[in-house]
Amino acid sequence: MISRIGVIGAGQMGNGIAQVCAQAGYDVRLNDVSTDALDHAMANIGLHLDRAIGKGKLTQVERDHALARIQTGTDYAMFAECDLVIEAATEKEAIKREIFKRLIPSIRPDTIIATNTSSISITRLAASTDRPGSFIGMHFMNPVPVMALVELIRGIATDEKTFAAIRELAVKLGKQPVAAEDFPAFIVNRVLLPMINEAVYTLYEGVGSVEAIDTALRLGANHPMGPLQLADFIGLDTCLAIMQVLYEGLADSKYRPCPLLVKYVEAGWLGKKANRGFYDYRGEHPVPTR
Ligand SMILES: CC(=O)CC(=O)SCCNC(=O)CCNC(=O)[C@H](O)C(C)(C)COP(=O)(O)OP(=O)(O)OC[C@H]1O[C@@H](n2cnc3c(N)ncnc32)[C@H](O)[C@@H]1OP(=O)(O)O
Ligand SMILES: NC(=O)C1=CN([C@@H]2O[C@H](COP(=O)(O)OP(=O)(O)OC[C@H]3O[C@@H](n4cnc5c(N)ncnc54)[C@H](OP(=O)(O)O)[C@@H]3O)[C@@H](O)[C@H]2O)C=CC1
Repeated sequence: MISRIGVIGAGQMGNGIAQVCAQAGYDVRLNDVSTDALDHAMANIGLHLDRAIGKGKLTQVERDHALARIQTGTDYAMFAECDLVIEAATEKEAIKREIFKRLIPSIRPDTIIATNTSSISITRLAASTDRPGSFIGMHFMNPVPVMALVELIRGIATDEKTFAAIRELAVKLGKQPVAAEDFPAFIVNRVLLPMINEAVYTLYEGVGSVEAIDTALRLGANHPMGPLQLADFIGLDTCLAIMQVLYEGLADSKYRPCPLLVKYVEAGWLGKKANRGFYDYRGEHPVPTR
C-alpha cells in the first residue's frame, strides 16, 4: 500500500504533484537540487491552497494539514521510507538517469519508481534502474491540480502489481487514468506537440502573428489557450525536448522541431517560467514578442 510519496524536481509539475498528493492525505517528500526552488514551491502551493479557501473549496484546517504533510529537502536520505518516488525533474534523459542512479541506494527494494516524463522511453529509463518491474510512467498534465488526466505507461518489463498500484493511486488523487503504450511522447504529446510545433512554423513562415495564431485557435477551435500561449505555459525547453524525442524516436521529418522554437530556447526565452517566451510577462499584461 502506498502511504508516503517522494517527488523529485520542484518545478511546476513537481509542485502540482506534491500538492495533489498532500491534499489526498499522502505524506510527501519533495526534493530538488535547489533550495530556492523548494522555497518557491512551498510558497506556490500555499498560494493555491489559500485561493481554494477563498473559493470555499477548502477549510483552513485542511490547508494546514496538507501543507504539514509536505517535507522538503535536497538529500535523497529523505526517500528512505517512501513507498513510491515520482521523478519530475527537467526533461533530459541524462538528468533522469543520474537521478535514478543516485536514488536507488537510498530507497527500499520494494519502492516503486515512477517518472512524469513527457516523452522519453519508459523501457529505456527502467533499464537504467535495478527494478524495471516496479518502474512506470505516470504522466500528469499541467496544471496538475486542475487537469483530470493521468497517462499510465508500462515499460516492457513493468509488472501488473505496479500498474495496479499506480492506477489505484491516480484514482485516489481524483484523476482519470488512461493507459498508453510506450512509444515516443505517448498519447497526449504525440498529438498536442506537433500541433504546437506547427503553430510555431505558422509564426516562422509569417502566416500570422503570435496574437493572430492564438486568437484563431482559441476562437476558431475553442481551445482554452492558444497554442503559443500553451507552449509558453508548458515551457519552450520542454516543448523542444518532446519534439526532439518524436523526431529521433520516430525518424520522420514531420516531427522536425521548428528552427524558431530552437532559437527561443537558445535565447533562454523558455516561456512563462522564464518570464519571456512567445509573450513577455514582465509587465502587467503579456505582450507578444513577435
Ligand atoms: C506537456 C505535457 O507533458 C502534457 C501537458 O500537460 S500538456 C498541457 C495540458 N494543459 C492544457 O492544455 C491547459 C490548457 N488551459 C486550460 O485548460 C485553462 O487555460 C486553465 C485551466 C489553465 C486556466 O483556466 P482559466 O479558466 O483560463 O483560468 P482560471 O479561471 O484562472 O482557472 C480555472 C481554475 O484552474 C485553477 N488554476 C489555474 N491555473 C492553475 C495552476 N497553475 N495551478 C493550480 N490551479 C490553477 C484556478 O484556480 C481555477 O480554479 P477553480 O475552478 O477552482 O476556480
Ligand atoms: N511543463 C509541462 O507542461 C509538463 C511537464 N512534464 C514533465 O515533467 C517534468 C518536469 O517538468 P516541469 O516541472 O515543467 O519543469 P521545470 O523546469 O518547471 O522544473 C524542473 C525542476 O527540476 C529540477 N531539477 C533539475 N535537475 C534536478 C535533479 N537532478 N534533481 C532534482 N531536481 C532537479 C529543476 O531545478 P533547476 O531549475 O535548478 O534546474 C527544476 O526545479 C519533465 O520531465 C517534463 O517533461 C509533464 C507534464 C506536463
